[in-house]
Formats: sequence, structure tokens, C-alpha cells
Amino acid sequence: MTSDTPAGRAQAIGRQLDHIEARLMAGHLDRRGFIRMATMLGVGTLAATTMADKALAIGANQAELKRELQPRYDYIVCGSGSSGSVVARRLAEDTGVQVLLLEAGGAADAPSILNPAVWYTNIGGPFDWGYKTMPRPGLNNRSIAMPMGKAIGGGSSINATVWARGHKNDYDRWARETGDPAWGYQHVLEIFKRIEDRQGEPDPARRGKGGLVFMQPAPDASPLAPAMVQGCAAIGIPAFADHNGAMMEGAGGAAIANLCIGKDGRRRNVPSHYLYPIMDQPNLTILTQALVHKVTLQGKKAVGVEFEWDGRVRKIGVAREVVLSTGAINTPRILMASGIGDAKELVRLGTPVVANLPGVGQNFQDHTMVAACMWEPPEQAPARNNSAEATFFWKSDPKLPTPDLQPFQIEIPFSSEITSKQAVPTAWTIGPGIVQPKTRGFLRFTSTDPKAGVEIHAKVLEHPDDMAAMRKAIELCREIGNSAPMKPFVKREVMPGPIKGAELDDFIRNAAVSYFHATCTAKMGKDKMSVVDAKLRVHGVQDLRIADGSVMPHITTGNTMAPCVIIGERLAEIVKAG
Ligand SMILES: Cc1cc2nc3c(=O)[nH]c(=O)nc-3n(C[C@H](O)[C@H](O)[C@H](O)COP(=O)(O)OP(=O)(O)OC[C@H]3O[C@@H](n4cnc5c(N)ncnc54)[C@H](O)[C@@H]3O)c2cc1C
Repeated sequence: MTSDTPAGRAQAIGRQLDHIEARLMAGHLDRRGFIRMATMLGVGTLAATTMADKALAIGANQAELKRELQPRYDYIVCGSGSSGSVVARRLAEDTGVQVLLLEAGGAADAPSILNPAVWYTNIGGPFDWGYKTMPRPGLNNRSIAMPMGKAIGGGSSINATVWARGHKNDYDRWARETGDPAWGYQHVLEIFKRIEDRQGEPDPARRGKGGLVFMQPAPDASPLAPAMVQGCAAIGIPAFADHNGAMMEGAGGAAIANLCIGKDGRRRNVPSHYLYPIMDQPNLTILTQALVHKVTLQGKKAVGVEFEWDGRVRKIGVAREVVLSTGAINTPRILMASGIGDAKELVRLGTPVVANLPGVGQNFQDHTMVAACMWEPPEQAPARNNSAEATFFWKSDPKLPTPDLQPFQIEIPFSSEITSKQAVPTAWTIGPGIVQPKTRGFLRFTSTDPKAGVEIHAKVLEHPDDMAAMRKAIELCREIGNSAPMKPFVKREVMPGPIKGAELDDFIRNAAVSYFHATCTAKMGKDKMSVVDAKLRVHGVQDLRIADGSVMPHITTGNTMAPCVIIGERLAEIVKAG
């Protein structure tokens, strides 16, 4: 985003505010100095004073809690990502309980995190676990990046900020699979309405206002974004004002994306909504750079966790429950290290078997995007917000019950290491994406060492129906990019052009990348491959629950942060109901 737009200017001020807030919390700036500098940036005196006092209270409280670690907490939540920060917040709302939140990453205050326009620069960097898939035939034996956020906020700190709730049918399918109507759309919709603070046209029947989670349709969007929505309409995909309301109860449509970007242009990660407001409470201890190794068990009962922090391995006990929210790769890893998984695999790794759950690490699901359909414009328009402001959901086959395609417009050149040879530096793209994959992958652990490798057999595009859906997605994206409403932005189509058959399939396999939505590896349900039940309790183990993207039985239709927030909210509802 450039600083000559109103949003760009707001963001530049926001960055300076973050900087002085971090200095205040670290003791490098005093309260008076902070207030003076904040008011010079245009913040009112009252607001600047409130900010200073809150930041100082949080800093002092967390420093004190860290100095006095307790031998036992009522709840230990592992992982502060899109689900874990919700779980910790909701549990700590009961001020009578002590909650310990352990996060392997550090603070989420780096410029590359706060500025949503450069979210993709975090891939492969210090805030990414740096996972890669095993080379497999579906990708012409390429290995692709499978980024997972490693900082307070997890994925919500490095993601593209898109708030996509999923389709009505996704939740109804989860309810059928678990036998619990509380996972169904009717109930989940009520949670969304309670937690959302959505800006834009009111829709009280389906959207929330005044809740914890701020989101808005991309403000001051690039002219490319509405042009793509019009391009969709030109080929029969209806335009909607909102891609989360009625559109996701039906056959799909196109819209400007809902983004978790604040009015100041900065990322609003999930902890900024959920954790920050209560970090000055004495019953919520947050340790960063705390790597959980395993759950400690007595027989089949979770009694605490073993983790590494501040240079040594420690054990802390739990009075009520341990909750794993470490994401779809590390949650199965911690389960395996704790003796919970496929007995044959545990024996191979030399780990005593506590619970034989063959589903741990199986059922891996992710969305796939092709990088990409690309056009060269007469001149490059500056990217705005998260550089990806318009999307559409559609069916590759009208007979399908749920849309299975979700391409995204990307306002910059986007290509894989292979298709980059065809790419040009002045370009915009549409990334064709499939969001109801039939491929099921798996994780294979090579060791139970918490820092050792894991093989990710994502099996991308190995199901023929996924290839067929991707061909259709490319066809639609090309039609949209070449449609009349997009003509002002097109000098020429760069790739893939009108290729067909084996040539198109080869392009797809060379261009496919992860959509960054790894999920489903410790699914909830009742069958023998399920790992948790409808109440998110690990089968056969007492006082251990999982709340993160790994419990999805089927991946949702669209980006996965919002559904992970729902999983965190559901865990809290379940625990509070007793
Ligand atoms: C680059 C990228 C872009 C994305 N874009 C979008 C988007 O725009 N919109 C969207 O909806 N979704 C997006 N996603 C996906 C979304 O962010 C994730 O699906 C979601 O954050 C997953 O939530 P989670 O709670 O399951 O895990 P995470 O958010 O990954 O959180 C897991 C947390 O646990 C911590 N952890 C892991 N292991 C340990 C351990 N051993 N000890 C202690 N802590 C540990 C991690 O550091 C992390 O903080 C994107 C993801 C990425 C990586």
C-alpha cells in the first residue's frame, strides 16, 4: 500500500504507534514520552493516555506472572493461533481459574506482520515453521511450501487477513459426522453473529456488529477488484455485497473480500481481538518462545505438559484440562510424542502406546491454488490492503451441492518456481483455487523429537476430480480476466493462454501451490479414524482436548481462519457448559 492513499497514511501512523507502544512496553520510553509522541501522531490525549496505561499494565502483569510460574494451572492451552487465542481468552474470562498459554513463537509486532500488504513475505521467514511437502507425482514431483504461522496469533499473524466463514453445508456436514447439531450451521451462525464486528451494509439476520472480531470489506480497494467482480457478472457469476452472508448459503457468487484490517490499515490478528484486552488480568499467563514437547500423562489421564522455555525443559501440571491448539501439523506431532496415535507408528518410533488412534496425522486436507492466470496491464496499479481484495465462489459442476472453486484476484505477479519463467514483472493475476478437494493426504513422523522433521504427504491433485475442478477453475478465471469489464487493465494475457489437454495438465501440476489451509489431521467424529469426539475430547484420554484446524472432519469452503475461531469458541462453550 502506498502512503499517498488515506489508508496508506493511516497505516504509516499505525506503524509508528506500534513502534512507540513496543518501546513503552520494553521500558525504552516512559508514559509521558509515549503520550507526547502519540498525540503528535494525531491520537487524542485521552486515547493516548488509555493506550499507555493499558500497555504498561499488560507489560507489568505478564512480567510478574512469568517470574512466579505456578506448578499447576487449571488449564494449559498450547498454541496461541486462530483457535488457541480464542480458547485462552474464553477460559480466562472466568477469573476464578488460572490459564497458562504456551506459544512457541514470539511477539507479533514485526512490520511484516503488522502491514498486511506484505503478508506473503513471511513465508519461509522467521514467523513461519517452514514446512514443505514431500515431492509427489500430482505436482510433477515438486515439493511446495506449507507455511504455518509461528508467533503469537499463529496463522492469523502471517495470513492474508481474509475473513471467510465457509459454506452453510460445511457445518451441517460436520454436525452429521459428529452427531452433534451444535456443530451445524444454525448454531454456528449464532456464534458468528455474536463475535463479529462487521463494517459495511448491515445484515442483522446473518452478520454480527459490535462483537470482538473487526472486519470490513477491503477499504479503498484497487480498481482491479470491482472490475473482477463485474467480470464475474459478465460470465454469469452474480455479484454480492458480501461474500459471507447469503452468498455462502447458496450456489456462490463474487464479492469484494472481508478483511481483518483495522481502520488504521494494520492487521488485526486473532489475539488483538481476544487476548490483548485481557492480558492485564492476573489469571492469564502467556509464555512466548515456549515449545511444547508433549502432554504428560498418568495412565490415560493428562496431568500437564512438558515444554522448553528460557533455556530448559520444564514440566507444569494441570488441574483441569490440557488443550492442544498447535495447528494441523504440530498437534498430531505432540500427540505422537505423547504416545497417542497409530500403535504401529508409535512402536516404529519407540514411543510407548497410551492410546491407539490410527487417525492421528491422517485425513490431511488443504486447498490448492494455481500460480497463476496472469495478465500484463498497461501500467501497474499499486496493490492495496492485502493485495488480494476480490474473490468468487462457484461450482465446477452445477450438480454439486456446494461451491468447490474459490479463485482470488491478486494485484501483483504470482507464480510458482516453474511458472515464474513465463511471468512478467508488471502484472496482476487471478489464482484459480479448489476448495472442496477430494484428495486426502497424511503426515508421517520421522521422530518424536519436537524439532525433528515430519513428512507431509499432501497428495495434492492426486484425485482426478481435483484436476477436473482445477481445469474448470482456470477456464473461468481466463474468461473473467479476458472479459469486457477487465479490458482497461489488460494489455495482454501472459499465461496460461488457450492451452488444453496434456499441456494444460502439465501447467497445472507445475503451477499448483498450497492455499495455506492445512487442516483435518485429528478429525472429530465417531468412526475409528476420528481422534476427538464432538466435545473435542481425545478418544480414550482423560482431560485432553484439541481445538484447532486439525479437528475439522472436512475442510471448509474458503479460507480457514474464521472456522478455526469458531472451533475455539465451540471449545469454550463446551467447557463452560460443564
Ligand atoms: C501464509 C498464510 C496465509 C493464509 N491466509 C489466510 C487468509 O487470508 N484467511 C484465512 O482465513 N486463512 C488464511 N490462512 C490460514 C489460517 O491462518 C489458518 O488456517 C489458521 O490460522 C489455523 O489456525 P489454528 O489455530 O489451527 O493454527 P495456527 O493459527 O497455525 O496456530 C497454531 C499456533 O501454535 C503454535 N505452536 C505450534 N507448535 C507448537 C509447540 N510445539 N509449542 C507451542 N506452540 C506451538 C504456533 O506457533 C501457532 O502460533 C493462511 C495461512 C498462512 C500460513
